[in-house]
Amino acid sequence: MYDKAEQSEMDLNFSDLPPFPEDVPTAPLLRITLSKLTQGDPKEISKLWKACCELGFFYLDLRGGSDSQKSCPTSSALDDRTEHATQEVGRADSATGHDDHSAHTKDDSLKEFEVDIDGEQLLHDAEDLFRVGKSVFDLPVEEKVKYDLKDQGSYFGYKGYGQGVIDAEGTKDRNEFYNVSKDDILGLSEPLSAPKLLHPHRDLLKSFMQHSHAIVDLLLSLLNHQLGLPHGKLSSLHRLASVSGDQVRWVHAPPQPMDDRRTALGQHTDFGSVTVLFNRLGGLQVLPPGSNEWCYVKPLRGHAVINLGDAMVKFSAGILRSNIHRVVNPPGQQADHTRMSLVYFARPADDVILKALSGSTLIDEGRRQNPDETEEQEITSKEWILRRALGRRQGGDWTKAGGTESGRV
Ligand SMILES: O=C(O)CCC(=O)C(=O)O
Ligand SMILES: [Fe+2]
Repeated sequence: MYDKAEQSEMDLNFSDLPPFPEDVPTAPLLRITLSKLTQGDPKEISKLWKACCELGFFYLDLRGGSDSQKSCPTSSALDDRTEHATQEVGRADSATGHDDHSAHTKDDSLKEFEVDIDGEQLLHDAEDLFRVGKSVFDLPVEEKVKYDLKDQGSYFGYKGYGQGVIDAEGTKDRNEFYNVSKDDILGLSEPLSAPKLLHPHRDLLKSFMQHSHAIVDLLLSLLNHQLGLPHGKLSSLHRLASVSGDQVRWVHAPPQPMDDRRTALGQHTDFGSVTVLFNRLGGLQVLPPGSNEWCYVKPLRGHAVINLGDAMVKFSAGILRSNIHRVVNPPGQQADHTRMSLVYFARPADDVILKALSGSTLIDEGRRQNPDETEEQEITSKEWILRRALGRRQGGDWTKAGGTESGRV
C-alpha cells in the first residue's frame, strides 16, 4: 500500500503515456494550488509573487476545491478581486488609456460571458479539447491550409509544419498550430472560416476560454495588489468582453527522426500577459535566469503550467518576468510519441498601450532600475502581437519577432 503523500505524487503522472525520464535537467517551477489562491492563503500568494518575479513560470494545481471561490476570502489581497467582481464589466472599447480605471460598462449584457473559477471544469474542458485538436490535425493538409490566414494579415487559424521559423537564419519549425480567436467564439468579431469539424465544439471552446480567463483574472487581481496598483487596474486591461488577441492554440508535433532531432518551436517569450498551458508529454524547456542550460518542464497531471508574457514585463517595468522557453522533441521513452499541447493566451485588449503602468510606487521604482524595459515606445497590444507573431512566420520580418528578452538573459 502507498501512503497518502505517495499516492498524491503518483497521481501527477499520466498513466497512459511513457514516463517522463528521471535523468534530464528539470526546471524548478513552484507548485501553486488554485483553491488556496481563491481562499486568499497568504503563503500561496507570496509563492505566486515569487514565481512571477523570479522565473515567470509556475505550476497551478487545478484539482479539487471547485466551489472554493464561493467561500469567503480572508486575505486583503483578495479584496481587490472581490471588489472588482462587483464592478460592472467594461465595454469592448473601454480598456484604452492607462489612466482610465473608472471605465464602466453601458452594456450589462456583457456580464453574460463571465464564469466562476472552476479548476476541475477547466481540466475537463482541456481533456475534451485534446481530442478535438487531434481530429483537426488528422485532417488532410490540403484542407488545413485553407485556414492559414497569414495572407490576410492574421495569426489566427492554421500554421503548417515548417511554416514558422525558429531563428534569424530562417530554420524551419517542426510543428503545426491551430489558433482560435476568443472574439470569434464569444461573438465579438465576425466568425473566421474554420474546418467543419470544429463547428460543434464552439461551446466547448467557449467554456475553456471563459474558465481560463477567470483564472487569469484572479492571478491578475493578486498581482495587481502585490504591485500596489490602483484597484482593478490589470483586470480592466484584460476584460473578457474587450476586443483582444486572446486565443486558444493547439500545438502538434509528430516525433522527429532519431538521427535528426532539433528544436520544434524556437526560443521565445510569450507576447501577451498570462499563458495557461496544458502539456502531457515533455519537450517544453525554459532557460532559467542566469543559466545557460535548457531545463525541461515536466508535465504534471491535474496542473496547468502558467507563464507570464511580455505585456506584464512592460506594465510592471521589469518587476515581473516573462521567461524564454522553447519546445524540443519529447525526452527519453516519450521521444517516439506525437506531442500535442493546448494553450490559452490572455492578452491585453487590442488598444491598450504597452508601457509601465502609473499609480504604483513599486513600478515607479522598477522604471528607474530597469530603463531597458521602459523605453517609451507607443505600441498597442494589437500591433505588438501581430508584429511578433507574423515575424516568426516564413517570409516574415525576423527582426520584428523579438520580445523583452533582449539584453536580459
Ligand atoms: O507546446 C508547448 O509546451 C509550449 C508552446 C509555446 O510556448 C507557445 O505556443 O508559445
Ligand atoms: Fe510560448
